[in-house]
Amino acid sequence: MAVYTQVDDAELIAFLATYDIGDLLSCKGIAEGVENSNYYLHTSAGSFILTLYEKRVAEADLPFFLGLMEHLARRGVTCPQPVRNRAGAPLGRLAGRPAVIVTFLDGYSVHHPEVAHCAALGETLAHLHLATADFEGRRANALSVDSWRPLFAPSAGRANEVEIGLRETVEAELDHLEKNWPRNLPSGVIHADLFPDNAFFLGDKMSGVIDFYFACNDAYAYDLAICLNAWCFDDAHRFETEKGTALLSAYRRVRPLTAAELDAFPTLARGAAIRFLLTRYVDWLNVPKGALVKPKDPREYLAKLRFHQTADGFL
Ligand SMILES: Nc1ncnc2c1ncn2[C@@H]1O[C@H](COP(=O)(O)OP(=O)(O)OP(=O)(O)O)[C@@H](O)[C@H]1O
Ligand SMILES: N[C@@H](CCO)C(=O)O
Repeated sequence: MAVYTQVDDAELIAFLATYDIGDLLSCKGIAEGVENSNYYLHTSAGSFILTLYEKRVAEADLPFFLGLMEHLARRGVTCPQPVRNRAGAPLGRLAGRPAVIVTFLDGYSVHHPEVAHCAALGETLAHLHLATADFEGRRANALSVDSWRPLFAPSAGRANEVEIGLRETVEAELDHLEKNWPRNLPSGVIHADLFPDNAFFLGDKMSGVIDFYFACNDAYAYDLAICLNAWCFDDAHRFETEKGTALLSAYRRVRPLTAAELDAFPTLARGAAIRFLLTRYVDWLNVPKGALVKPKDPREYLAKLRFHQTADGFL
């Protein structure tokens, strides 16, 4: 369960009194997620999500994330909307952390996406990219190629605790990616973490997108590569071609890929694999005392990286 920060009842009631969303009926910690502390909030006015921002979210970036969610909703991409307090501000403080209440989104995430889900995702991702073209906020990707080596270096000496040979694999891959990373691809605001748990469905239809707290300006095709890795492998971490093809075809019907994006795609897929391998690796070794969280396995992304290192024309 991702609850790093416990909220005291009296403090929560006082916090809620600064909003116009009725009285507290219940507040329960949420079992999913690894990044922030999330609570289901039920008040006499309805259902909401309360998020307390933790480790990787810089408070200065919150106006970008919250503004993006409002912008996307205006452009027809369904996502949670920040609730403003009586003073008109979307951002408050609770239990010593920046805190936001957002609207509750109906739908469920699929743990084992099928081909149809991958196609629906591709279409939604392309719409999301087009919808952000006129969003004025900007945020550099703090987890792109230049950040990977400094992220790994402090704990590189412990890599054998996760898998023998991991350190050598990561360092050789970083050498490769730093030399070959594509720099001038079509770019704009990307979600950057659109895993199955951040996509909601009602039947085969995608009903909404959540968790914009890694959104940033970067190559659109990198976002697609992140999704390919997260959606198109089976439980044994084997690539599933039909799902990959469905994802890319559906995306390309809405936003065609350029020749440069197609050429760069294998490199982007390797980068997308190492980015999640590294954050999972760091989290695996550093679970905060008392936190209710189940860290995600970095070896899943090592397997996906190895696939991309050897795959030749996999789509
Ligand atoms: N607006 C919402 N409406 C309904 N449920 C939500 C909403 N926001 C979050 N949830 C629920 O809370 C869970 C955790 O939220 P979220 O993915 O934002 O947390 P996180 O710690 O940032 O996760 P991640 O590990 O994906 O980064 C989601 O999987 C979902 O079940
Ligand atoms: N989606 C990420 C965790 C949240 O950022 C992962 O699976 O590693």
